[in-house]
Amino acid sequence: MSCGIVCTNMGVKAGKRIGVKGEIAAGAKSFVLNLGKDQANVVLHFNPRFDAHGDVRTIVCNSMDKGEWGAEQRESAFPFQEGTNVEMFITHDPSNLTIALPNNHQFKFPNRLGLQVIDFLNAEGDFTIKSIQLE
Ligand SMILES: CCCO[C@@H]1O[C@H](CO)[C@@H](O[C@@H]2O[C@H](CO)[C@H](O)[C@H](OCc3cn(Cc4ccccc4)nn3)[C@H]2O)[C@H](O)[C@H]1NC(C)=O
Repeated sequence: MSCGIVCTNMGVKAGKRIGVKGEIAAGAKSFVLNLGKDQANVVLHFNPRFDAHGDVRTIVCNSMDKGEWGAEQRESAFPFQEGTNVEMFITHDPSNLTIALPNNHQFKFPNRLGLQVIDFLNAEGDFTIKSIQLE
């Protein structure tokens, strides 16, 4: 069950950009942005972990296909601070998603579902979405 905001029917096609602005809670342990078709078909599970599941200050990404998790991918950069506002941008093409983070950090994650249109976004954990831009 999602505890944060849920967006559906977004209709974001390849090449368009999703901008997410929000506030990371003071004392944050972990937050999640899920993007995809729906809750069971997630092309990007983006999970910055300040201190969760044995990970410290590590971004863990994964996908979910028909309810089944894929293989995790961990990123080296962690440009997040508890108790601050942050803006992130996600674009996608048939092969990859590109995630742009603060301090000019950027990384790619494979589009394992081959998703053409991103309709679904939800946020969970120690993050409050303030605005979403579809551009
Ligand atoms: C070494 C054997 C155990 O492996 C561990 O297994 C855990 C359980 O499967 C892995 O943690 C899970 O990793 C998934 C991604 O691969 C997801 O991140 C799972 O969380 C799903 C989730 C919870 N929530 C609610 C939430 C989120 C953030 C804060 C508060 C509530 N939203 N999505 C999260 O529970 C965790 O990443 C994994 N660690 C490793 C190193 O593989």
